[in-house]
Amino acid sequence: MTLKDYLVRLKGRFVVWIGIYGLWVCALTSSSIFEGNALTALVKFNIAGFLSAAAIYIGTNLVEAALSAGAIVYAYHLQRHLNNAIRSDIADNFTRMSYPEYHQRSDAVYTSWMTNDINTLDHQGMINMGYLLQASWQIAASALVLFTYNPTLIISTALLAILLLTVPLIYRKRLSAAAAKWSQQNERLTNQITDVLEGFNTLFMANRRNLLVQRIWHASDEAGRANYQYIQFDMLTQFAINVVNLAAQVTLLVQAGLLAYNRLIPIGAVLTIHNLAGSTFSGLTLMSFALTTIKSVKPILEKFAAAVVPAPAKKQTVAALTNAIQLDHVTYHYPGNNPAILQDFNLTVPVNQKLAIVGPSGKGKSTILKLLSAALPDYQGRLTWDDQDYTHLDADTLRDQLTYIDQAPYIFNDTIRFNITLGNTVSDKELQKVIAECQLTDFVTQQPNGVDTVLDHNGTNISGGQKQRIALARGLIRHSKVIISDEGTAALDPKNASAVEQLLVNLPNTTLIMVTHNLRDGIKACMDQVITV
Ligand SMILES: Nc1ncnc2c1ncn2[C@@H]1O[C@H](COP(=O)(O)OP(=O)(O)OP(=O)(O)O)[C@@H](O)[C@H]1O
Repeated sequence: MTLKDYLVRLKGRFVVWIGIYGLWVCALTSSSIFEGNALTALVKFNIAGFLSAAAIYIGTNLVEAALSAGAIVYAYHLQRHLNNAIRSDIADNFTRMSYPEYHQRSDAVYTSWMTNDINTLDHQGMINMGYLLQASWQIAASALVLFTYNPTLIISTALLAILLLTVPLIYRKRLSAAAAKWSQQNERLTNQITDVLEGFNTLFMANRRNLLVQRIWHASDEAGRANYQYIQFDMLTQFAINVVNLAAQVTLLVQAGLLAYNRLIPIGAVLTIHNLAGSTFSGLTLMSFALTTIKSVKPILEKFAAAVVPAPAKKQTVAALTNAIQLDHVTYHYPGNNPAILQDFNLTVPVNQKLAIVGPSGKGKSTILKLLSAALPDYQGRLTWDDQDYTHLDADTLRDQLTYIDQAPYIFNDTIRFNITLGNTVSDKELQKVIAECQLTDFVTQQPNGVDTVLDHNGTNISGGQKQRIALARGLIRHSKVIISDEGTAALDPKNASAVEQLLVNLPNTTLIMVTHNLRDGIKACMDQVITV
């Protein structure tokens, strides 16, 4: 999508904005005409004509001031809708991305897109779009009035306008490249600040907090340099345009003076022409500058467009498991030049069986679980759900049939209720039952607002075990008949871990695939299969 596409999408509001600018410029031009008329009347000692022209001049000025403010207020209204449209398009694209596609970039990069880049689009795109509209109306209105005074004025205006619009072309490419670099450096800045701040606890414990200052200073300096380079080109362009603008205004003033001296136009018209030449060339300056700057934000929208992934093709819906899930001669390596994590790997998980996967760190246990959950699409071999090939199945409906309990659960900055239900409608009775099953009742009761207490970003105000119990509740509340647990009890004390694992292995009519580093004897006895990778 280009900026133009977005404005077409918001065409109703855009047309209103254009209209406000049109009325504003009409008021502005009228005030110039009546200012000139007042002077002409005064030169002729026509006091009644002078007073009435002066009164209209004051009235049009007031209307002009009101419309000028209205155009700016309306620009922010339009900007709000434009930002919503761009941000929701980016977010909508996330919903179509596969797991590896999303993780090609860091969260901080996406944050930078939706904050820094949108701010740049607002400042360089929307504000300049306003200038462009204002300039277009100003040029049209002034040209019309100049033509009525004397057609020769239009010829010199047109020649000077061409010169004014040509000058910034010299810098346009360099300005675009500088804007792209600035956007990249903003991504890096957000990435590096997020990275070092998220490592605060590690740096605190290791007494290395000075790294916070060093890293943030370097990232800030690099982004600042890119911004500085952009502004240099920007100001160079503005300076060149302003010089041509000044020369053009002086030329037209001299021409109007000569026309008045030869009695071809009234004396007051010199003042009006001077004003209109000012608006025309200021309009052209704005237009020239705005066109260059708007072009410079093109790389940002191109970057968003390049990240767009097409909607996946419609595939077969997945029903509840009745037979088995199988990995048949599966080989997998992560994208890039990474070595194979799984080589010719086979696994059968019959329905309602309990399976434990054990093995040393880094051997691929979590990778197996992600493959089973249809999160990693590019594998060799065959993965089946009741003999149906995963490649023919709709991954979203497959994930509806299973529950994935994460090794490092994420806690949203929202209520306990939201963190368990993830926005699905669940009755209070059912919620309390799951809370009790996951031994969270005491924790919830102690909170000031019970289940409606808001937790901090990523659960920084709760313990690792509490986070894990919330993640378990989040899984159990889905009542799915296939549970995949990736060390889902690792952060709990042995007593609580055993109780939760007992709960999982005793779930009726449920298939359980559990990765663990600590397979307790009591739990091992309940397992149908234990495989070591
Ligand atoms: N996104 C990724 N890109 C590249 N390599 C990855 C990625 N995720 C995991 N790996 C690598 O794949 C290997 C297997 O990782 P996996 O998380 O499956 O191991 P694991 O057996 O579950 O380990 P642990 O017991 O420590 O959780 C590791 O060597 C890891 O470095």
